[in-house]
Amino acid sequence: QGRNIAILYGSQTGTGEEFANRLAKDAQRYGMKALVLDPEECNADDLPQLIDIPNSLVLMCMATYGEGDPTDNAQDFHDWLKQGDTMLTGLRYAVFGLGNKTYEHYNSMGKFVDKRFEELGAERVYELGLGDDDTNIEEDFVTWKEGLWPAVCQRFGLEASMEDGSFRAYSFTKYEDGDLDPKTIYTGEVARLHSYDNQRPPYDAKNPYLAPIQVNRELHNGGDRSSAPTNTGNPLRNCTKSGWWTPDEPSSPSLPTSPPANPPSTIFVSCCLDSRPATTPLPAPQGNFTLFLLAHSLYIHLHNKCDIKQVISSTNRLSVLRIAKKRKPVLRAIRALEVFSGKNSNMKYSSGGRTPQHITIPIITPHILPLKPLTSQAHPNSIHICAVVVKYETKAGYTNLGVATNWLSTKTPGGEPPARAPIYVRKSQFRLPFKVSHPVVMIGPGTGAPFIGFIQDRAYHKEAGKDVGKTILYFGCRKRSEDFIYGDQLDEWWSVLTELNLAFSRDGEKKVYVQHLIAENRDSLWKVIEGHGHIYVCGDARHMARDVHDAIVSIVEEKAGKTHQQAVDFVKGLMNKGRYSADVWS
Ligand SMILES: Cc1cc2nc3c(=O)[nH]c(=O)nc-3n(C[C@H](O)[C@H](O)[C@H](O)COP(=O)(O)O)c2cc1C
Repeated sequence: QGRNIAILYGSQTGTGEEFANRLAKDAQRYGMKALVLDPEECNADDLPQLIDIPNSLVLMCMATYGEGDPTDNAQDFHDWLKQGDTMLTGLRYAVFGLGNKTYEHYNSMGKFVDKRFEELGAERVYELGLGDDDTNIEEDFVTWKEGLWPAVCQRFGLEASMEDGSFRAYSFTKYEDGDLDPKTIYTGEVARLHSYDNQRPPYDAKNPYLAPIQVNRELHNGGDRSSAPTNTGNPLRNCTKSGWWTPDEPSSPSLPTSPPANPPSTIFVSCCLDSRPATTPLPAPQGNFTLFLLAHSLYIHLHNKCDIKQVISSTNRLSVLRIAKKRKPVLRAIRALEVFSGKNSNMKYSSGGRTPQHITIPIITPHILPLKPLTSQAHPNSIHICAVVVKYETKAGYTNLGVATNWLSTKTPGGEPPARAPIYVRKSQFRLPFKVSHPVVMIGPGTGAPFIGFIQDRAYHKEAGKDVGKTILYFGCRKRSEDFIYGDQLDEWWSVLTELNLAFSRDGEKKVYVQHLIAENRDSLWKVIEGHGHIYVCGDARHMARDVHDAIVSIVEEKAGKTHQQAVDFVKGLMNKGRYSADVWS
């Protein structure tokens, strides 16, 4: 196809994919043509053939998940690199890793791919970039690519062309309801026109299933995170959706971008004015969808002063202005977005009552990132989401509402048509041991996330007469009377729970957290570790997961008579064997 750069991405929630697309756009500026590829959809054995293309280059944006694992779409590519011995001699490459420093296996996938390509004889044209989602991954990426392109140009003897290929021009026309045939109008579908009315499997992030909502329940009982209407705190809710999935599907569902609740009465049509071929094989509806959403939100923002949650980075803001043909309306739109997102508290925005009819849309679209999916627990015939509804005041005095949790919180079961949530299911690495007889220790303060599903699974096997191993739960919250969620279901669980250890951090004089209980129960925990036990930790990565890890290392030190380093290595060994799993976030 006349392209010389292949850009592979390993991405779960879209950041890596977006970075790959941006690199493809950059390439045009240097007279090169890139193709963005999902490794799942290509054959890695073809990689060495790229060497035959003049000035060929492989760029990779690889995210890390779980315990240093690749993303689902890069799993096979990872295995191919790990096991394979296909030489990549002469192939030029550079890697940008996406990760988060609060995880123990920081950017493992990016590091692995970078190292492995070198081992297989490929030539690194630019140093490995490490993006840290805990601080500012956008800045990390921009800094990396600012160094990458000069290095690539130097290697290929190229100069930057004057053409700015990173942006596209679109026309943008507003229609009133009735002007266009409704059958031709996207109303928020991600990929296929009317896919929400006419549901067709297979379901995935771009074609989610609209699951009917059966229950929406407040789990907190008072406290400053109650959902009482007069309270501005964060209510905790549990939404159950049911009757939608076949039991043989894998177990971790996600909630993707939701369709707009009500079809808009104002319709925008965007047309690409550019004759250049697209750098990415995105189907047109995807673009329209983004444009539609953006246009719709801009319209609402500028006139109704609704809220938007996206933040525009300073680097992007500059490029937006640099290429904007109509500076004023664009500047106004950006200011509006910034003010509403609380990013720039000094700016005040007034639309002056005018309609921004001719905003050059594409200069803004790249900066509106897609919503990230929410994850939840799965149960054979229903999906449960347990979430704190996110709501807080920004420094500029605006109220920011978490998109997905606030959307969910308003969904009441029943109704005609019934309230539905768009979902899809993907495989999780965080799984119970294959043998139900093996003991498990679950440590999950806060929402206790997937453990409800784990306990239900153990109870199911017990009822079926199987020899279920010890099932131990460590749960922590603030106060028994307020946020001891699922406390009322204990009776149901006792049939399978061997031990329930509760840490209430604000009930007594002394703050008690799960790691304290773990330290107290060192004898019984060590027995579990010795007896093929599996440990699962779920929740806050920054503090809890580290403290729990340290508490377990101390137990190993004391009980097995090891030095600190030996105990750390022992716990690492458990992790490698899949006997210590963490599903943690920050
Ligand atoms: C559940 C979860 C697990 C993660 N595990 C790791 C990890 O082990 N190491 C790491 O460096 N980053 C980890 N991250 C951070 C992601 O790699 C990072 O947010 C990245 O930007 C996601 O890219 P994507 O949007 O392309 O999927 C994790 C993130 C989540 C949500």
